[in-house]
Amino acid sequence: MQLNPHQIWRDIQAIRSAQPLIHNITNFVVMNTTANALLAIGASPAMVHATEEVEEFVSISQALVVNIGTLDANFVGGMELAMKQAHKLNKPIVFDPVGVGATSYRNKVSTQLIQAIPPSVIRGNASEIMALAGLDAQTKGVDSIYGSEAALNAAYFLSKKYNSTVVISGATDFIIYQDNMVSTANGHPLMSKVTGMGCTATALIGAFVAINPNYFEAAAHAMAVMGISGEIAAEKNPYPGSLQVNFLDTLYKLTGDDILYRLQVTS
Ligand SMILES: Nc1ncnc2c1ncn2[C@@H]1O[C@H](COP(=O)(O)OP(=O)(O)O)[C@@H](O)[C@H]1O
Ligand SMILES: Cc1ncsc1CCOP(=O)(O)O
Ligand SMILES: [Mg+2]
Repeated sequence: MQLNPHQIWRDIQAIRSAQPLIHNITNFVVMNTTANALLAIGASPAMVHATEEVEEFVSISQALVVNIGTLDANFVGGMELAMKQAHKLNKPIVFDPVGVGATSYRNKVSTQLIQAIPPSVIRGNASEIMALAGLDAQTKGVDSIYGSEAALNAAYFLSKKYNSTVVISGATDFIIYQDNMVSTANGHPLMSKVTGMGCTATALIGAFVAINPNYFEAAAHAMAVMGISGEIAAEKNPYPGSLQVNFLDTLYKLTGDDILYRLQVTS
């Protein structure tokens, strides 16, 4: 696949016009952050995890985002029900294996969830993608200790095993489906100094898969938008607190020219 800036812009316009409802089962750290990012790109977020209501909520949503960041048994119950319902109704599912590799509980739950219902897209950092593939990878809690290149083989393996698009984020973002790969080099190192940037990437993928049924392309478009918005925001004011605010403002007013002039495709 060739990344085309005009098609990225087309997807942004589609999100802004359709305002798809994105159902998020996500962690307590980033609920506010990712809801605001989804609003800024033009989507309509809701954070809903109770077992009593997730199935009904999936039915009215255009995509489901499942993020295991602050996992407990209640969350797991909601995730299982929501993923089953999304699968039944043919709605896209995006999965974020936050902190996989850090504890056996995270490893076990993630594998059970994606084996039962393979997600449309899996997005994690290198440590998470390697651990999810079953490698004995090191991690520092929710942060990776490897560059994204280190997880390439693991991502190809996962993509084939689950027929999912797999995204490895980092200084270079790799988007992989089966034997196909695209990579982008946008973004800024300061993004890793703000909590929830990876979760935000995952949530934005949710908005793109809601309006683009080519999930490989949609995930690549979301990562390009994430990186371009992050670097514009970091250039405005290179401090973490400002980055959070400027990132939202940049997403909100991102233009076709921003994409055209800044997109850095590396393969
Ligand atoms: N060194 C870097 N240079 C450029 N962009 C980066 C860098 N580190 C992370 N990013 C960007 O920050 C976002 C979050 O990625 P990452 O930090 O890998 O996720 P996580 O928070 O899950 O560990 C992605 O959009 C990624 O491209
Ligand atoms: C700090 C933290 N602890 C549990 S979830 C979470 C947020 C992680 O977000 P991200 O992976 O996007 O930095
Ligand atoms: Mg993460």
